[in-house]
Amino acid sequence: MSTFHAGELAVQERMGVREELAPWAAKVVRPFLPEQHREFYATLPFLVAAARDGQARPWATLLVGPPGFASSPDPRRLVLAAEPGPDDPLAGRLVPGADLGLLGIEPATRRRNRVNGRIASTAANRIELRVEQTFGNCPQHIHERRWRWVDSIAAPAVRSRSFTPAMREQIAAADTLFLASGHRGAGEAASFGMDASHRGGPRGFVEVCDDRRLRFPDYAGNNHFNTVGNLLLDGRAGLLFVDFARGGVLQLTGRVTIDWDSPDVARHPGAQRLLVFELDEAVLRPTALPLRWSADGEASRTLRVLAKRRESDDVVSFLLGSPDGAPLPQFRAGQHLPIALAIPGSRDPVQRTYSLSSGPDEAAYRLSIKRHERGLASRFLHDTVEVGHGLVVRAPAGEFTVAPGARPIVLIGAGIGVTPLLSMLAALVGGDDPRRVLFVHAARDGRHHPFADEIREWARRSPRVALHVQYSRPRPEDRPGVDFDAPGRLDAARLAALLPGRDVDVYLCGPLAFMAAVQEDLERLGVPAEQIHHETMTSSAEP
Ligand SMILES: NC(=O)C1=CN([C@@H]2O[C@H](COP(=O)(O)OP(=O)(O)OC[C@H]3O[C@@H](n4cnc5c(N)ncnc54)[C@H](OP(=O)(O)O)[C@@H]3O)[C@@H](O)[C@H]2O)C=CC1
Repeated sequence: MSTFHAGELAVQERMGVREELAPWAAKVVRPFLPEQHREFYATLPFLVAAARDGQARPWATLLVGPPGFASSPDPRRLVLAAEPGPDDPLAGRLVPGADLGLLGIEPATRRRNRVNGRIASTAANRIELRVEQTFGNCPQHIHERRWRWVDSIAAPAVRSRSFTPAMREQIAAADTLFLASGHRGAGEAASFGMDASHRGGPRGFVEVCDDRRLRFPDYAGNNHFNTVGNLLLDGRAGLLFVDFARGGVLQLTGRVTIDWDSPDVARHPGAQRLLVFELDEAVLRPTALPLRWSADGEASRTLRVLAKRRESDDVVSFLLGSPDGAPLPQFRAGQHLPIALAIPGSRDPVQRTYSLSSGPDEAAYRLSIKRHERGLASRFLHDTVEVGHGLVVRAPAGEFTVAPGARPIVLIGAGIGVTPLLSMLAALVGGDDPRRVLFVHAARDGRHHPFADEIREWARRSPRVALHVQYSRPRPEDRPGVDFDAPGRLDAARLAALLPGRDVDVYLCGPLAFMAAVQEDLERLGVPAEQIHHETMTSSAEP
């Protein structure tokens, strides 16, 4: 059975990602909570919840509690010691059998996870969810914030059929919103039910059109299109705006129409469509939450481009350092750097996250960017950003890092997906880690083979490193045994011959279809699934 319902598949088809996504999604969308997600939920002080009221209208809300209030007694269940407050439109609606979509999000590290299912049972201040679908999300557009607990007295709720001035003000100031949507077709499928999702953009990315309508750009995410797929089949939606500084929430329910290609879409560079929301009812609950968040302004700083270097036909590297020469904060190999680009013609800074390709001990950060013909940010970086320019960055983040251990390490990258693995290689070899490393790089040909000399140099320097280069489409002038080791795509037979054993820790990065195929092959060869790690930041959709 497909991981996705008809609406999601239709949008994937429209965006041309359906085929690439299918094998990968079958691996990452799971009917249970993996161990690391169970631990993640237990650290959070709030979850975003999506459910329907008595008139089947979707609403999004926050369920809050001290960290640990969400716990997972086993991989199929998530238990929340929480319930919606009395003024919440979902009060009394989270009952056994109801669809519930949850989003766990940690703005400080930009990690997030989604879990959907049906409520199995409830008691006072207790909701038990039976898990049907879970998956991680990509970290683009999450604004960093840190939270703290406060004693809070909720001000009275305001209900309205149109936006009040206070509501307009809160919407206009938002850089984040949460969206509740859902679809339940005939029969039973894990893809049915409610979804809670996150949308972010520059402050003011949501435009109030009149006293009942607003709209906002929708950017590429993980290409699953759960939300847009739901909206295609059922336009009813709930929106949630959180007043992070004051702990207030504004909840809206209404209908969304999708503007795929009007000239308005083009006014938002990088946006794939606009979502236009028409209000049915709004509930403003000032100071409803016992949480306050502060924006982490510390994390934003300007770095200077120290050098710009061509790595291959379509990849350029930028070395970044602090303008005063002060050392940069350490990062862990495999992490990425969020940057904000002031691109002429874009009203607001364009946000991107790129893997750091330098080793963590190097004096400068290095970003290595592949140019995409239609890529707003990559074209700007290639064509306009030069030595001496400043780039606004935030702190490096990400969980795709080498775990400590004794097992041999296998790094497998395709194309520009090699960037985080290059950083890992530098850390492992430069840092005198005793583990053996197999480094496999799949590239198209010699003109699309960034870092060839650099990787060879690491392998030459350390007898613990073995290197294999695979060219899928070598040119006549590419020399077998010198430029590359084997022609064609990486396959199971090749992997079997290369692996130093089955008990290895593997780190994978590249196109989704590549990762799905390699993961499948590795599992078939006996590498335990929990020892295969991957990164799924899809820059291809929004380069
Ligand atoms: N931190 C992260 O998460 C990062 C992720 N990335 C991702 O890495 C990807 C790299 O893309 P790009 O450089 O354009 O890659 P390419 O399209 O150039 O492909 C690189 C190589 O992988 C091969 N390949 C592609 N699909 C398969 C498959 N299913 N099985 C076996 N081999 C395959 C290609 O073979 P062929 O020529 O036959 O197509 C080619 O040899 C991007 O999607 C990007 O999003 C990149 C950087 C960082």
